[in-house]
Parts: sequence; structure tokens; C-alpha cells
Amino acid sequence: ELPAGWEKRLSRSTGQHYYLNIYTKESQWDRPDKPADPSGNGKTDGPEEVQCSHLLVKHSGSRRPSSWREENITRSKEEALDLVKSYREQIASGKATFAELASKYSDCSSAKRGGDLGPFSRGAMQKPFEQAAFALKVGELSSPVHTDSGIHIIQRTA
Ligand SMILES: N=C(N)NCCC[C@H](NC(=O)[C@@H]1CCC/C1=C\[C@H](COP(=O)(O)O)NC(=O)[C@@H](N)Cc1ccccc1)C(N)=O
Repeated sequence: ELPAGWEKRLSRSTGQHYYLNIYTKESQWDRPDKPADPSGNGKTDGPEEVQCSHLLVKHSGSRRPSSWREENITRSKEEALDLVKSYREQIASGKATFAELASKYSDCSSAKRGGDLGPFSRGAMQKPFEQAAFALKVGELSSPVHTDSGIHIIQRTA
């Protein structure tokens, strides 16, 4: 007899049985030994809160093409992407630290804090930024992320 809240299903692709949490629709291969958790195992939604640093390169299409670094930002989106990629390469290869480059080159006021944004939960940041940040593991570096602010590299720190 299965513990409450689970259904046994047959996987068409593997011909194996798997178990479905009827509340959250999450599935698992191993037979459950306790009732299904109606709130789900939270694994699929990821963390409630993350802490990230970011390096933002603005361009002429940014919602506010100005920053502490540059009164009037005129670089093109393509130029901004090239810059972001080169910063990412320097960080990933260990030529420079995230904080060094963010404090020098980020067009966000968080540059003063090495790019640190502090902890934030879902709903605080622009959607593309949030989606990328919450998908990162701690320590991981994102690929270039486009928001209305410009192009970001994000590093999750907690
Ligand atoms: N901690 C929060 N909740 N602060 C409010 C975030 C608002 C949010 N911001 C964004 O989504 C992007 C991604 C990260 C930074 C950012 C944009 C801009 C730069 O772009 P711009 O607005 O000129 O287009 N920097 C900021 O907002 C800074 N106050 C972030 C910050 C700086 C220092 C300490 C903490 C946070 C939004 N919903 O617009």
C-alpha cells in the first residue's frame, strides 16, 4: 500500500514505475515511504532568498543610460555585450576577481560594494535578472543577462 498522497505511474519511455505526488505533481523514481508533502519538497521552487553580486554594463538603450561612471552612456548594446563577455572571461579564468571588475566597471551604484546587492527574494528585481539569479548555485557565474537596465553578469554569493 502506498503512503497517502502518492500515485504509482508507469513511465512510457522507460517502462519503469515512478511515483507522483498528487498535490505538487512532482515525480520520483524511488518508492515513497512517507505521505506526500502537500507543500511539495520546495526543491522545484529553489531558494526563498539569494544574495548576489552583479556587474552591469549599460548601453544607449538602457532605461537610464547614466551612471556614477559616465554621465551620458552612448555605447551600443553590441559593445556592451562585448565588454560583459570580456569581464566574464577575466573572472572565469581567474585573471581578476568579480569585486575588482564590478567596482571598476559596473554601471550600478552597487559597484561601491564590489557589486554586492545584498539578499533579495523573488519580486524585487526585474524578471530576467531574478530568473537568472535564482537558477544559480552558490558561487556560480551567470551568462550575460539582459534587462531594461542593461547587460549584467551575476554571481550568486549566498
Ligand atoms: N535591493 C533592491 N531590491 N533594490 C532595488 C532593485 C530594483 C530593481 N533593480 C533591478 O532589477 C536591476 C538588477 C539589479 C540592480 C538593478 C538595477 C539598478 C541599476 O540600473 P537602473 O535602475 O539605473 O536601470 N540598480 C539598482 O536598482 C540598485 N538600487 C541596486 C542596489 C544598489 C546598491 C545596493 C543595493 C541594491 C528593479 N526592479 O528595477
